[in-house]
Amino acid sequence: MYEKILDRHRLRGATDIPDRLFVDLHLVHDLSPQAFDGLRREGRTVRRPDLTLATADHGVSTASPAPEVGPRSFGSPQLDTLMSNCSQFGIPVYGPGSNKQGIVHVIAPELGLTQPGMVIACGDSHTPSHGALGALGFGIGTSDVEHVLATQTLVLPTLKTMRVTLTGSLRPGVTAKDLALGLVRLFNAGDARGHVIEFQGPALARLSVEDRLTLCNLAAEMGARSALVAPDEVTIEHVRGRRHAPAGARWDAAVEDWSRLSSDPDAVFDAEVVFDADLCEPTATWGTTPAMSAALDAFVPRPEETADPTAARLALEYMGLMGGEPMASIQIDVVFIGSCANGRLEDLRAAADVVHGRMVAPNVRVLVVPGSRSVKLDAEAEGLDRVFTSAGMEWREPGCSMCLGLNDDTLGPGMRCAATSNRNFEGRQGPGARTHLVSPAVAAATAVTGRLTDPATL
Ligand SMILES: CC(C)[C@H](C(=O)O)[C@@H](O)C(=O)O
Ligand code: SF4
Repeated sequence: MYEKILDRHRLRGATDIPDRLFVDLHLVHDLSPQAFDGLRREGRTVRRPDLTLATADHGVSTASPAPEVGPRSFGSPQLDTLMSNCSQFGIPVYGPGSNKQGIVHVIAPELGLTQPGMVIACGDSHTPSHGALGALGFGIGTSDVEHVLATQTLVLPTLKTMRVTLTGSLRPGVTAKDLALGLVRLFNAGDARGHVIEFQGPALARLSVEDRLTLCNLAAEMGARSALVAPDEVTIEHVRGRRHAPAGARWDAAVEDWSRLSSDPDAVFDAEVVFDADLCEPTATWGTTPAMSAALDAFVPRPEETADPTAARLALEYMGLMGGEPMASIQIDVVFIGSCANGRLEDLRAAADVVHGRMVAPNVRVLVVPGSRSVKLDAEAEGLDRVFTSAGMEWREPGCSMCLGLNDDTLGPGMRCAATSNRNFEGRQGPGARTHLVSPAVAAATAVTGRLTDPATL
């Protein structure tokens, strides 16, 4: 499938550089100002503004709606720069207050912009997310962002292919996040580096597109360069009728075309991995990389039991934990439900199911942050906001929020957070802050008890 998509996008005549690809969709967020500075310096324009889309996500405030300060200011230099760059270069942008604004990897699938067979580029490491819909997404650096803006092409290094066959099925109460964290742990040694993973198998077939988005999002943490899921009925039903999805005769032609994208039965991959979904359990991270995780009914590992005792010792020290303590005894201060890993409607429903009729534990602060304005409005139409607020949770405006402390939502030193995001590096949520990655259901159960909790034990 990877090779088929490459073949469709490789520039003919570009014999000097074999993998120079046409980019169908270039997504831009509010942290790419240098790329625009570069264009200005070189006196260049944006080659295909019609295939480029910007949104405000990392730096937006989630405290209150659209803090538009003056006719041209949002009260944040970062957002003001994004808006003025987009207006100077003629790029469509969903800024604060737009009803289509949201996290870049949430809005593109939601608007039907992400479609099977596409090459998508974005200056963001979680761009493999779009593989959930059969699109080849590449996270690129700032100089590549400038290059894509100027040429609508991307020069790709040679990558290897890996098939990850997901056998069995997730047991009730086990989520795509737990599966993804299990795979991140498996790939800790770096086997997925330089690879494009294609997920296949019966357990994969049963996942919704939202679950596949979580899985492909975490492919970045598995070390993979990108991820793919071949389009099937689930994909087609997800794309059908969306704002930018093809319509009428073009729809039928597109579906027919997408059916040719799957890897051939005799396709040969550079690496093959089989992973049994039956073995996955509700999971949380205990350390400072997404690979340092354990089942909630297990114990925080002792450093000497791990593959890298030095790294584990440092991680436990930072996290303020002792090897041997039960995972389910870890007390938390804050719960963050959101991000491009788990900030979609399905995720909020999963959290609301757990929290319904229950109250947040005393002294625990809970932020529920929809991944996009559209997720927010849909959730409100279902009454999910009231489920959260009556339990004592904060219902916020859409954005990256506490996934990454680049806006007002940060944690203080030593504060411990159960987060549905994808990274738990030192200081990510604020200097000295401690992050435990979990699924939305576990996050909600944790909010209720004040310690890491498997919802099945409530
Ligand atoms: C700020 C951005 C470039 C970064 C990324 O590349 O992923 C961020 O989204 C993250 O999740 O760490
Ligand atoms: S939600 Fe988190 S992981 Fe996703 S783009 Fe924003 S900062 Fe990055």
